[in-house]
Amino acid sequence: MTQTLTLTRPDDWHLHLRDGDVLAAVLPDSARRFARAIVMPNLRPPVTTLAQALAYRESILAALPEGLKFEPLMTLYLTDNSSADEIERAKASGFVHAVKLYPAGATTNSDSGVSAIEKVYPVLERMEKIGLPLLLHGEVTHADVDIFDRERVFIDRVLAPLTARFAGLRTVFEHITTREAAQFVSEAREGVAATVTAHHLLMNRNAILVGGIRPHHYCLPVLKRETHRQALIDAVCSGSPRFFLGTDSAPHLRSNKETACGCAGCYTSHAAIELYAEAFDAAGALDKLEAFASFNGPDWYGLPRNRDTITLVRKTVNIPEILPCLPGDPLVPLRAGGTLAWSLEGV
Ligand SMILES: NC(=O)N[C@@H](CC(=O)O)C(=O)O
Ligand SMILES: [Zn+2]
Ligand SMILES: [Zn+2]
Repeated sequence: MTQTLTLTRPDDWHLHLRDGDVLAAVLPDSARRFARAIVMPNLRPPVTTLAQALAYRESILAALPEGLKFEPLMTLYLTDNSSADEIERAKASGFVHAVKLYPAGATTNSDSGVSAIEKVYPVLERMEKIGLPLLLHGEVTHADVDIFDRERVFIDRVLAPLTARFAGLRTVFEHITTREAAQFVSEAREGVAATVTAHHLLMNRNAILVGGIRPHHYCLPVLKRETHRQALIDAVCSGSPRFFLGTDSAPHLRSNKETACGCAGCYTSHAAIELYAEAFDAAGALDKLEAFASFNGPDWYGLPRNRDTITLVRKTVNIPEILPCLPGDPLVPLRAGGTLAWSLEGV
């Protein structure tokens, strides 16, 4: 049995860092594991301009403790009113690596998202031309579509037509959760990829509902049934370069999770690469982890692979019940009070 695993340092291609006190609380967890991350722009207010993205980048770098290195790769939040020229300026800055499309109302802080895809066609055309990737929260929001079907319906109604219409637009289907999504990406045209979270590789929807309701397992897209989890495992272990690591670690204060109407999002940055190792190990595919975590993402984004390494050791470690954040209002990490099968050397 493999006891230690040395990997090229990984990157996180889908991360929520928030701002203010939450940013300061969560950033070290990511920076200890990952060299870089694609930072999601769904702040309040959303990051819609180059100036906002640069200011946000500065605040992330300012929140980084001494001795830790980390490169935030910034994104812009697409709205019905986004300007193609602003997006071109953002790409030219070298600091903005993608544009994120949230269907309006689909998820946390998506109220300013896109209300109808046609509204952003001019911007998508420009992105296609200049080679700036589009990142998608892939769920429809129509009230008549069951929450467990929202990703699958998004493929038929939005993603398939979009990737056909903009045949050169580089597109990431973020945090995929279904067999249909894995299959779509595997068979899609060149330039279409997907991120997969650790929690969607490790849990199915029973984890939200069996034996009591578990708000810390509630995220969007919501966990699906076991056959879908298995399809995601098959996809990431297939060796296809189209699938790469994106934690979608999405911190919310405990008071906003443990309440009558709790926020969507799982906090996983405290143990991100360890959790992925567990998922790949359980599938007998530890040898596929490095490409998924450390090669496929930078290759797809056209960035250099990292040169340093991290080492994981097979050793049971405890996960704290809470991570301090605001006075009296901590974060509750995934698997709080439980254990991890792999630990990161030097942390
Ligand atoms: N994944 C989630 O459940 N929540 C994310 C938003 C998102 O990525 O959809 C968040 O910002 O909290
Ligand atoms: Zn999302
Ligand atoms: Zn997300």
